[in-house]
Amino acid sequence: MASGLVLSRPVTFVTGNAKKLDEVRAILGQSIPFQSLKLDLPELQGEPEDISKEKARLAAVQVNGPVLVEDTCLCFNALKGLPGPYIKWFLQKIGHQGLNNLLRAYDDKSAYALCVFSFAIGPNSEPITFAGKTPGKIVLPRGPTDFGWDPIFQPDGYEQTYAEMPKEEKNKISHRFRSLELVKSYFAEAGYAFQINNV
Ligand SMILES: O=c1nc[nH]c2c1ncn2[C@H]1C[C@H](O)[C@@H](COP(=O)(O)OP(=O)(O)OP(=O)(O)O)O1
Ligand SMILES: [Mg+2]
Repeated sequence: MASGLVLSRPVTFVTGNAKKLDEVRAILGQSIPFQSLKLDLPELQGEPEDISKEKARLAAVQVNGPVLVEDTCLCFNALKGLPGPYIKWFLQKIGHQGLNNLLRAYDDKSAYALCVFSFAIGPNSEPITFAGKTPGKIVLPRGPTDFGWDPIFQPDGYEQTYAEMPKEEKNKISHRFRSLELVKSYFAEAGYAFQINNV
């Protein structure tokens, strides 16, 4: 049998966000079997890739096995990529209206959603990152308000915000989908196989 990436335990996707988990389940389907663990990991400050990698390191220590994590950013071009990884706190403090107000001083309302997945085989391995990006613009909120900044992000080429789109549509073009496409290719190329070890 060809040697490949043989894991002794299933991959655990670690997140504190139930909505992310729903999307990851819908996008991955049966392609990569995984279990999930609800844990709000502490997050470093800095570049998205580094934040995501550090999350994976912490998650791998907690799980003591193979883990997937992701960190999501919403980046405004007029603000050189900010709020970026700090979007969670901006959203919590100033809301959709406040985020729109941040851009009032600029003509450029363009933005991009960025999702960086990291995979670590275990607590002592260097995590690998996979970045997916979807360009769009920041608009006044439209649509259901049950997932983060979805109501204010309108992807390029669409008249609807992420929140207004049917879920299946978002999951075909989203930052999360694009990042997971790379994760899937990696697992496929690595010849990923399970070997559940009961001994
Ligand atoms: O597709 C999305 N559409 C709209 N909003 C989104 C999306 N994906 C993440 N979000 C929100 C959640 C959080 O306010 C921030 C990212 O922060 P981020 O640290 O990655 O997420 P989190 O703390 O909720 O979960 P986790 O435990 O996986 O870190 O943007
Ligand atoms: Mg977080």
